[in-house]
Amino acid sequence: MWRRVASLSSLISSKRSSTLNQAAYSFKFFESFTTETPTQGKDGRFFKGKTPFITFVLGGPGSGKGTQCEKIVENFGFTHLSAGDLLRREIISNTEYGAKILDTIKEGKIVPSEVTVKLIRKEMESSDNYKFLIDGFPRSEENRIAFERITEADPDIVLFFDCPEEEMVKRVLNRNQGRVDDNIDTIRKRLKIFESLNLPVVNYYSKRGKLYTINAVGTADEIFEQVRPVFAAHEEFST
Ligand SMILES: Nc1ncnc2c1ncn2[C@@H]1O[C@H](COP(=O)(O)OP(=O)(O)O)[C@@H](O)[C@H]1O
Ligand SMILES: O=c1ccn([C@@H]2O[C@H](COP(=O)(O)OP(=O)(O)O)[C@@H](O)[C@H]2O)c(=O)[nH]1
Ligand SMILES: [Mg+2]
Repeated sequence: MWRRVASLSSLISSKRSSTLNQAAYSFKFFESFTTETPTQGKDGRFFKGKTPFITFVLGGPGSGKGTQCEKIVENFGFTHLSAGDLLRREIISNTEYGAKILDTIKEGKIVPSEVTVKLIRKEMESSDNYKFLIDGFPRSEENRIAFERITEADPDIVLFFDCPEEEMVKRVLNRNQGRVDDNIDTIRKRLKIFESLNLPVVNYYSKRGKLYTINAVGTADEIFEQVRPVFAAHEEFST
């Protein structure tokens, strides 16, 4: 039986499992990324004269993050940066660290923060937009802290797609995109990591009043009707 994680409040606030050791999971390859340069964060230059508007999109595997991001892009003109897609692009580009990213994704573990943050930052820097959906990141407190340190930016909104495990499993196993991690073994590992490492991030933003929890059960259109008001409240986003 799959446990339901829809009622997450107790889990979110207290869960700190030994899997947290995974946060220390790291390898040297990220050193081959460009060395850190100071960024200007919210001062304007880094984001082409506009204060960036950053939305983190969180939720378990298969909760519908990517699907809803597409709708947010269509309706509110955001640029969608899927951390998973950026990492998969590194694998395809066959760089020396691509193989290590592939192993990490197959294991359902989390790629070292510096790697992911630098990929995200690079996309933000080269974008003409100032409205970003950062999908599937941060996946751990370590990710979150690295993002703050490297970009000097903070999210304005955090969306959390709250979905029962059995529904997430069903969706992932039917995803049919040829992903190496869409199998029952990896999904089980990913759900554990989700609970132990992702949920503390959700809890952090909940405490800071930035979290919008969306019930991720229903049709994609029904779910979007919960998402829409979050952005519609910001008049500047109407396209
Ligand atoms: N509300 C929904 N109901 C049923 N299936 C959905 C829904 N939203 C997304 N899906 C499907 O579930 C799978 C996972 O969705 P996806 O957007 O990739 O989730 P995530 O990015 O959170 O892993 C995809 O095959 C997608 O088409
Ligand atoms: O910030 C991130 C985002 C993704 N991943 C890795 O990429 C996989 C797939 O992530 P994605 O967001 O594409 O999966 P989804 O939740 O959409 O199924 C994760 O399990 C991790 O192994 C990661 O390490 N850091
Ligand atoms: Mg996704």
